[in-house]
Amino acid sequence: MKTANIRNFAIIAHIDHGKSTLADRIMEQTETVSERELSAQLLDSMEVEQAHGVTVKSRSVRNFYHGDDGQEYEYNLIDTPGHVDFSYEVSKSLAATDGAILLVDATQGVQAQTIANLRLAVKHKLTIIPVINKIDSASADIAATEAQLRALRPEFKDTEILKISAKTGQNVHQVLEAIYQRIPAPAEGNDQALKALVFDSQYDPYQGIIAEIRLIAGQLQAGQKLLLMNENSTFTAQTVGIYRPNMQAVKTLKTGEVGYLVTGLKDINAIQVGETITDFEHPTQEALPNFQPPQSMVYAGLYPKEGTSYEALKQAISKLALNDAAFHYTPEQSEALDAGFRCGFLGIFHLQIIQERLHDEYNVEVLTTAPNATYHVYLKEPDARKEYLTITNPAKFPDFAKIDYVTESYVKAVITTPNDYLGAVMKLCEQHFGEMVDLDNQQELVTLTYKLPVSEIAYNFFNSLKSITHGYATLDTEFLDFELVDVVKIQIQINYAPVDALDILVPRQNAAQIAHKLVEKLKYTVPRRLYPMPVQAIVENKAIARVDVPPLRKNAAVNGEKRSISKKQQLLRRQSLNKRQAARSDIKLPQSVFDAVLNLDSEN
Ligand SMILES: Nc1nc2c(ncn2[C@@H]2O[C@H](COP(=O)(O)OP(=O)(O)OP(=O)(O)O)[C@@H](O)[C@H]2O)c(=O)[nH]1
Repeated sequence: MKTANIRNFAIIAHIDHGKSTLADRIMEQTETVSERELSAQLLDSMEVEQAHGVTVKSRSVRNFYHGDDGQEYEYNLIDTPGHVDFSYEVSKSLAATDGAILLVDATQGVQAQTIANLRLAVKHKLTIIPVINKIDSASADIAATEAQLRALRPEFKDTEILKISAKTGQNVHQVLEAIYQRIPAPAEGNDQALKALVFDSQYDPYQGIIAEIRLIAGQLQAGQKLLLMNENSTFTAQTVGIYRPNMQAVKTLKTGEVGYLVTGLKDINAIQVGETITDFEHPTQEALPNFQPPQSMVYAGLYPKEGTSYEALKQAISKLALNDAAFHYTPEQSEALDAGFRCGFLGIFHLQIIQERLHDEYNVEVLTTAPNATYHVYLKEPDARKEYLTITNPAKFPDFAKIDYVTESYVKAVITTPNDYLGAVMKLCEQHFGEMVDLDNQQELVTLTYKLPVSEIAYNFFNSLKSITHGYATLDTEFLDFELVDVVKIQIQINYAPVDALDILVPRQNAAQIAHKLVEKLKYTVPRRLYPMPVQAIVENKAIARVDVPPLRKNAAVNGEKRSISKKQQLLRRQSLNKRQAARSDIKLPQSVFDAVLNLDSEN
């Protein structure tokens, strides 16, 4: 196919606005798949996923379209994977496209995610085709949706906005025509040195890393010796191919095309998303600008639960990290939980998704400690080599006597919400020490910009935001800077033994209140013993809250029991011996104990 006849595009939309239905219709009308195959194929891929325990889903689909102008076009429809909250995932795919179909449901109009995705597409300088969907529905309000779209982006002209039904197929032909008419073809470059962008990758136990690539220049064939420009390592291309939507090997991938490359590389860290691949013999001069992997916002410890080995967790985590460039990990050791990993996430929701994926895809059960933000700790007597310590694990927070001051990461949070919830959203941000930077009112939707400390949004902020706006708000965060904060560490001792995995860092002004709540919660979640166990919250060497976890059995030594004095003394001696032995905390802490820390915020 001539480069001039290739088009690479994505479909972006708010949830349920019809993205999958339109993708299906496009595949059907271009005869990539038959109607019958559409459903059969979905089932197939799920079976494969189950069998291999890896995500084997097509990221891009190549379709051939016969335009009304008499020419044949190659349409590479690139899936925008990932949950709506992971704009980074969408961003990766958009980097491989030249245009986007912005789909809006006529029964709902412009929604928060429509705006968020449009913003991303504009950022990537993509040509945008605005499309109003579900015009067949009785409750469709086409005129109002059109007005909203134009208010959102005055550049959209009346005639540009297409009105379709992805369900019935009405006017989908107009979309297919608009793709080659409006979206630019990739730049020519078949005679240039190979330059390919890796925009996603997956791991196959037999074939190693399979990279999803877009060729910016040059050509690529199986057997070619390749160079990873960032990693500065070489390998030989095993197979190259395209998704139709199943994997189909091809002889050559050409400039502008999108496809897959089987690398045979078994080291899961060998290729990062954003990598530039070139020919080893005839390399291109300059690598593509690297993707900035998003900064981890929150950190939490992941430890193997009973029945899961450390090795199994390590394997699973490293494979997941390959598939999710926003997920970072380093090994760590906890006194209470033994060997595990300190992991960095984009937010608490990302953490939940990782936990679920570990369970679903790798059959690994993990115990997750309460998440925390990143702190820079400046010491009174600083190390000559390091200006400050970077703390991502509260257990490593230095002794308060040594600390000069502490700074914490702040983010710019852009929240888009329907107008009705404006008051509630502002209140929520203020409760979390937010400082308003901007407020932009666009008809029924408002975009608010706040400066917020990461620790404040690390816990339940997003859930609270979703719940007060009935799921309609979106949250986009961007790292700003580190700012001075007054935080203290709450250490928890169970039966006089410190449990490092429960350490948390909190604002000094909230420390007493949080400490009390925490020990109260622990009272009911720490597994009971035969004797009462004190649970204490220690701040700067002082116990500021304490409860006793009630014993499993009645304390035989208390008054009222019909026992001789010597029997009671004997019991007391035994109990105190038990206590002393238990002080080297051998208590197996269940997830509910860590959740107690996690859920503290929800009752504020
Ligand atoms: N009436 C009508 N319903 C439609 C149309 N397009 C999609 N739908 C329905 O809308 C619902 C959501 O469609 P999907 O294609 O799954 O939407 P999506 O955007 O892919 O949703 P997510 O994958 O959850 O983000 C489904 O029940 C579709 O049948 C349309 O043109 N008309």
